[in-house]
Amino acid sequence: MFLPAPPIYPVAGIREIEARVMPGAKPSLMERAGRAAAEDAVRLIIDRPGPILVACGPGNNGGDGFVLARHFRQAGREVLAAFADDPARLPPDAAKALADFRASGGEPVSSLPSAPADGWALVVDALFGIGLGRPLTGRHAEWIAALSHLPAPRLALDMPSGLDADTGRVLGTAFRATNTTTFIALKPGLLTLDGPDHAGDVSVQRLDVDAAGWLEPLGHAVRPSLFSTLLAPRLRNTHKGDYGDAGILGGDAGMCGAALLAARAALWLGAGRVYAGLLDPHAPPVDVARPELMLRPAAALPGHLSALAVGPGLGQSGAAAALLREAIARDVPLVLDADALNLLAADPALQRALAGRAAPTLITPHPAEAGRLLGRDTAAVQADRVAAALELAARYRAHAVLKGCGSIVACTDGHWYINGSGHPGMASAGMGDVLTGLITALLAQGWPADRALIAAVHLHGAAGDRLAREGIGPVGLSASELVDTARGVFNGWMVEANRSGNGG
Ligand SMILES: NC(=O)C1=CN([C@@H]2O[C@H](COP(=O)(O)OP(=O)(O)OC[C@H]3O[C@@H](n4cnc5c(N)ncnc54)[C@H](OP(=O)(O)O)[C@@H]3O)[C@@H](O)[C@H]2O)[C@@H](O)CC1
Ligand SMILES: [K+]
Repeated sequence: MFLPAPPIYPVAGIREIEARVMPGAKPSLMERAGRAAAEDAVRLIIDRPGPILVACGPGNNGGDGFVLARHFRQAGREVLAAFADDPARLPPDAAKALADFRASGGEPVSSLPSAPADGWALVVDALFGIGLGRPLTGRHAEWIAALSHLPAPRLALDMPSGLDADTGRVLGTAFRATNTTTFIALKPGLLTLDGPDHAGDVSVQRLDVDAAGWLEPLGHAVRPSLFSTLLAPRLRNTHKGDYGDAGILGGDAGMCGAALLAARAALWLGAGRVYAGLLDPHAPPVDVARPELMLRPAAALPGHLSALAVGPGLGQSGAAAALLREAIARDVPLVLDADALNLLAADPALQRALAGRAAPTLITPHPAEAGRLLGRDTAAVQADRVAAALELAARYRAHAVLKGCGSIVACTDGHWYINGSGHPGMASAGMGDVLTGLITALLAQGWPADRALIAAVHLHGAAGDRLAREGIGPVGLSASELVDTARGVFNGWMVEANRSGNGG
C-alpha cells in the first residue's frame, strides 16, 4: 500500500490555515503543538536518562517549547528551559505557555546552562519557527551554534531555527537537528536546498487540522501513490510496438557515453525499442554491452518516435542546434536536457518554437542551467528553488525538474512536487543522462508527461538509495550501476501497486 503524498505549504498557506482554525480551536494550537512534540520527544529519550534542555525564543515557537517543557516536568523529568528574550513582548499564547510552565514549578534560566556530566538526554530547539524574518545574529546565533554541537538527540520544533521555511536557505546560521517535529503540514524549506541537512528526520504532527480541507495544496512531497495507477501489469497479448519507440539524440565527439547511458536507461525501463542518434561521426555502430540498442547517425533517427530526448552529450555545435530545432518541430513528447537547455537559453527563436508546441515538453535543468534559462545567476535560482521551477514551467510551457538537493518538479498547471529520494553520492558524471533515459522510457510507454517526470525523478533517487543501502555508494556510485537497480525498484513498485489493487 503506497502512502498518500503529503501536502506542502509555504508560510503564507500555513498562516491562512492557522487563521481559519485558530479562533475556535480548543485546546489551542500551541497546546496541541507542544504536546505532540513531547510525544515525538519521548520516543527519542526512551533509553536516555538525564535532564532535557529546551531553548525558547521570543515568539510562538518559544511558546511551543514552554508547553513541551511543562509536559516533561509534569511527567517527572528534569527540564531546563533557557529563555533570554523579553517576556513582556511574548505573543499572548506564548506568554500563557510561559505562565503555565512557571505554574508547574519551572523557572527559565537566562543563559545556556553547561551540559551535565553525563550529557543532556535531549536538546530542544524552540527558538524560531516560521516567523523567522531575517538572518540570525548575536546571542541567538551563538546559542544555535552551541546547541548544534551538543552530543544528544536534537529536536527542532516546527523548523530548525535559522532555516527559511519557504526556501530552505540558512539565514545567518541554523540549528542542526537530528529530528524535526513540524506542525500542521510540511514546509518547502524542510525538504530542499539546506533543509534536509538541518532538519534530520521529519515528523509531521497535523494537530487534528485537516490542512487540505481548509486550503487546497499546490505542493506535495513525492510518493509512489502519485503515479501508482500507472503501474498496471502489462497485458499478455502485447508486443514491443505497444511499449513505444524512444529516441535519444546527443553523443558528440568525446560524449557518446552520455547518449548511451540515457539509451540504456530507456531500454532498461521498458521502452519497446530504443534508438540513439549520435553526432560523433566516429561513434561506434553498436553498443556491444547492450546490442539491443539501435545506434544511428544523429540525423538518421526514425521519423516516427513515441518520445524523444535531446541533450545527453549533445554539445553546442551548429549541427546540434539544427537537430534541436528539428526535434522541437516534431509532434512528440520531448525531453530537453544538458546542452539542449544551454542552446535553448541562448536562442529566442528556439524559445518561440518551443512555446508553440502542442505535444508536451519536459526540461531537466540543474541550477546553473536553470539560471541560464531564466537569465539570472545560479545563486538567484537557489535562493528560491520552488519559485524558480514554477517560473521555468510557466515561461517554457514545459514540465520542469530543477535538480539538486530536494529536486523540485513544477508542472504547467501550477502544481509542484519535492522529491526526497536520492543522496549526494549521486552527484557524479552521467547521473543526469540516466534520469533523461528513465523519463523518456515512461513517455514512450504512454505515461502522461507530468507523471512520467515525477515517477522518473523519484525512481532515480530511490535506485540510488537502494544501492547505498547495499554498500554501493554513496561514495563511488556510478551512473551505469543505477540503471539495473532502477529497473529492479520499478518492478518492485509494480508488484506493490498490483498487490494493493493498483490504486496506491
Ligand atoms: N502556524 C501555526 O499554525 C502554528 C504555529 N505554532 C508555532 O508558532 C510559530 C510561529 O510563531 P511566530 O509567528 O510567533 O514566529 P516565531 O518563529 O516564533 O518567531 C517570531 C519571533 O521572532 C522574532 N524574530 C524573527 N526573526 C528574528 C531574527 N532573525 N532575530 C531575532 N528575532 C527574530 C520576531 O520578532 P520581530 O521580527 O517582530 O522583531 C518574533 O518575536 C510556528 O513556527 C510554530 O512553532 C504552533 O504553536 C501552533 C500552530
Ligand atoms: K525551532
